[in-house]
This record gives sequence, C-alpha cells and structure tokens, in this order.
Amino acid sequence: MTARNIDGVALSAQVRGEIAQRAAELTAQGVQPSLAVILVGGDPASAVYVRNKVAGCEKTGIRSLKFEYPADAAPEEVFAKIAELNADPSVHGILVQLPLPKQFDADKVLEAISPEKDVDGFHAENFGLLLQGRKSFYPCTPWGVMKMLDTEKVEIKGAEAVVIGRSNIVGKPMAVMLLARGATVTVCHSQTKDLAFHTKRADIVVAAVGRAKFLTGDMIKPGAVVIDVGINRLPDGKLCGDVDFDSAREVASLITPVPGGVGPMTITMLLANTVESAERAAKA
Ligand SMILES: Nc1nc(=O)c2c([nH]1)NC[C@@H]1CN(c3ccc(C(=O)N[C@@H](CCC(=O)O)C(=O)O)cc3)C=[N+]21
Repeated sequence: MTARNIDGVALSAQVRGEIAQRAAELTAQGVQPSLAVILVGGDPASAVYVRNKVAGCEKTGIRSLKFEYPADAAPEEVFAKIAELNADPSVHGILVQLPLPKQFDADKVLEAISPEKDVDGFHAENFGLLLQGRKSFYPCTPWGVMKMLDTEKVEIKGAEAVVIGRSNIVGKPMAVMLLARGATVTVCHSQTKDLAFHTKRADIVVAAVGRAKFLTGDMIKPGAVVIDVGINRLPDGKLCGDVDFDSAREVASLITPVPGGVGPMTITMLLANTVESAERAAKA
C-alpha cells in the first residue's frame, strides 16, 4: 500500500476561507478580530513561525500586532505588555511565542494572559476545561490534527490511538482530544520500554517527539493513519518531520507530509481561535 497525503495547505485554504468570512462579518459590525504576538529573542525558527502567523492574519482580515523584545529583555517588561493587552478591548488574542529565554518562567508568562484571550489554549484554566470536556480554546496543533482526521472521515470512536510525546502543548492535549472523541489512547514517551509494541497496534499514530525520522515504516500497522507533528531542520537546511516519510508511506493509508501538513493547520486554528474570541467579545 502507498499512503495518500493529507494536504494541510489545501485544507488550510478551505478553513481560512470560512475564517475570513467570519472576520469580515465581525469587522462590518465594528469588531475587527485582532491578534497580538509577542516575540522575545531572535531565534530564527520562531521568527519564521511568527511571520507565518502575521501573514495568515493579513490574508484572513485579522488585525495583527507584533511586539518584539531582545533576548535579554526583563520579564517585567513583557508582563507589563501582557497586562496592557489584557485590558485592551480591541485585542482578542494574545500569543507569546515559545520558547522563551531562560530568565523567563514560561508557565508564569502563559498564566498572565487572560484566559479569554488565550488563543494558544495554553493557559492552565483552558487546559483544565479541556480535560473536563468543557468549552475552552483548543490548543492549535491538536485541534488542527482533529480537523484533518475529521476531514478525511477517519473513524476516531473506538480507534486505537497512540500519541508519541507528552508535552503540554501537543502530546497531552492531543491525547485528551482523542480520548474525548472515544479513541482508546496510549501516550508513549522517552521512558516507554517498547515503543514499537504500541505503535504497531495503532490505527492512528501521532508523532510529536522532535526527533527527525524517528518513526519508521516497520513500527507502523498496515493501513494506519500517520500524523507527523515534528518540525526538524536537517543539517542541509531541509525541514523534516518525526516520521520517516519514505518508509512510513509504504505501510500507512493516510499520512501528513512535512512541510505542508500539520504546521499550516496549526496557524489556521490559531486564526480560528482569534475569530472565535472576537465573536465571544462581540456577543458579550
Ligand atoms: N505560543 C506559541 N504558539 C505556537 O503555536 C507555537 C509556539 N509558541 N512556538 C513554536 C511552535 C511551532 N509552531 C509552528 C507553527 C507553524 C509551522 C509551519 O507553518 N510550518 C510549515 C513550514 C514552515 C517553515 O518553513 O519553517 C509547514 O510545516 O509546512 C511550524 C511550527 C507553532 N508553535
């Protein structure tokens, strides 16, 4: 079998069309959706992602504000900016790009963002609501993955799902969202004894470990759906996922490419959360 690709660029274009429509309606009512992005330090990968986010806003009619700080910025300065943005009714989403320089306690920074404007879905309150199956902002990457699975009509209820990685921003919320939809979820990580034992049983496998070409075809059940959340840069400068695409696609039924898979969907769902936040503000 050779897997078919799930095209994150094409799906993004479709979803962003709907987002642009909602943004236009809000703007006509006098509430233009608006996202503030805070970037600390000059990490080149972060700069690329932030640029993509700002470009996504522009294309969908969302206003974007960018605040940049040097790598040695004082945390107080960033906390002050977050407080100012929290209080500004014209701002609907606030995102602090991760990773932050080491003088920052990232959890404290994320907690300083008003939960109503936490369009990343990283605030402890929103994560708690997600765990309880209540309305919050869904974290963008796992939500984008769910959108891809639903668009492809992948059966989630009753499926064996294996998530590799247990980060707060991808692995854990991904497991929770699959669980909420009725999958039997196994979370694997660096201490897992026999990873292939688990992955070979999976109908759906999500790789979010941050190690290039880590998941190979021999670890995958024939016909499985393979979702690659990894973004690794190889020494030659090329982007590559956590999945060994060439061997995996010979075994899987559906697979997401890198680039052009989950990455663009992450940004699309950020735009969706921003519009959602503006809709809630317009109703309030
Ligand atoms: N507060 C916060 N929120 C985030 O959502 C967040 C973050 N911090 N820190 C870093 C990670 C990473 N992330 C990506 C988003 C888009 C692509 C993306 O668009 N990737 C393109 C390729 C981009 C390229 O050329 O490098 C693709 O896969 O096709 C990748 C990675 C968001 N993150």
